[in-house]
Amino acid sequence: MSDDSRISPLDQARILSEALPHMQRYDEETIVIKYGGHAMGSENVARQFASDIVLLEQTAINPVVVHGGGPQIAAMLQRLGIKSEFAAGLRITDAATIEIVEMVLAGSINKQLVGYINEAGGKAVGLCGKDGNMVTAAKATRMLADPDSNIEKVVDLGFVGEPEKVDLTLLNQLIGHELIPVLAPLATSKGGQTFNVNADIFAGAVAGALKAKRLLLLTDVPGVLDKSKQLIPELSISDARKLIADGTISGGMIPKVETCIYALEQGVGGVVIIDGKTPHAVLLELFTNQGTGTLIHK
Ligand SMILES: Nc1ncnc2c1ncn2[C@@H]1O[C@H](COP(=O)(O)OP(=O)(O)O)[C@@H](O)[C@H]1O
Ligand SMILES: CC(=O)N[C@@H](CCC(=O)OP(=O)(O)O)C(=O)O
Repeated sequence: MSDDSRISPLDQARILSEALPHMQRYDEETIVIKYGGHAMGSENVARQFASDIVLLEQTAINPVVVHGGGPQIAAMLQRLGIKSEFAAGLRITDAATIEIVEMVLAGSINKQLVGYINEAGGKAVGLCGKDGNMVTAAKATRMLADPDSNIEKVVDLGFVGEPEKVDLTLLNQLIGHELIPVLAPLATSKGGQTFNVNADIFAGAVAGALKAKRLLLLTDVPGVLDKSKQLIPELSISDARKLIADGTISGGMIPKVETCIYALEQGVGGVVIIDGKTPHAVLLELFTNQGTGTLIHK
């Protein structure tokens, strides 16, 4: 039984009609949607997400999907007996790990999502940042306090990249032509080395370069939570920085919030962190007045 069978035809018509001003606001606009590895846990949710993306395309919005895959990479590394550690929310990536990261992200996850979107009636094109030299990255480093001495030290993250340049030539061939780009967060260095890029950071770089109207980050929590685990519906850039500094925002939420700040500074119209496990999270966010997650603003 579909969800719609429980509402009357008149209510269905009313719901569609109420979505009209939202559809008009986003007409011909580019919206970047980052779909996190945790959010894509169940096949049902992933298929519903895919069908929502096709609906966006049908309403003359230009969706660009960036996917993650952290938990799926972790599962494969564990099967192969390769240990993995994180620093500041980023996976320390050695030579053996980058091979697995590329296989999981650009191979299985990317093609699965492309398949779901195409089965829902879309025309998805699966790529990664290496295709068409789309995303060039430099080696990423982070300063972290040594737990014993509390002195900040540079952590070598291995083959982890920080996007430096986004070349839009390839994306511009797809956007506005009924094709839906689905991007895996891998990049190349100037010297041709493959880099693992955190998917939030990758999505922010792409959204910034495209001057997207909106950036939606779909994760597995309702949004940014405060110290008592309550949702923070709105957060200014300066308050967000304070929450990172005092440890309220930690782990994988750090690159997410930093990405929101970066995207706003690059001119992206609006950025939000929402729960990707909520049914139709994308449609709720874009086509209703009911914002569900954390909106980050200037
Ligand atoms: N203040 C916070 N609010 C919400 N989540 C937080 C916060 N601090 C840390 N987190 C963690 O960040 C996680 C989301 O990041 P991540 O695991 O990388 O998700 P994704 O796979 O969607 O990118 C949450 O599941 C939560 O464990
Ligand atoms: C450098 C780095 O941390 N890269 C990430 C890329 C995948 C990702 O970001 O996936 P989620 O969005 O599901 O977390 C990783 O290796 O897990």
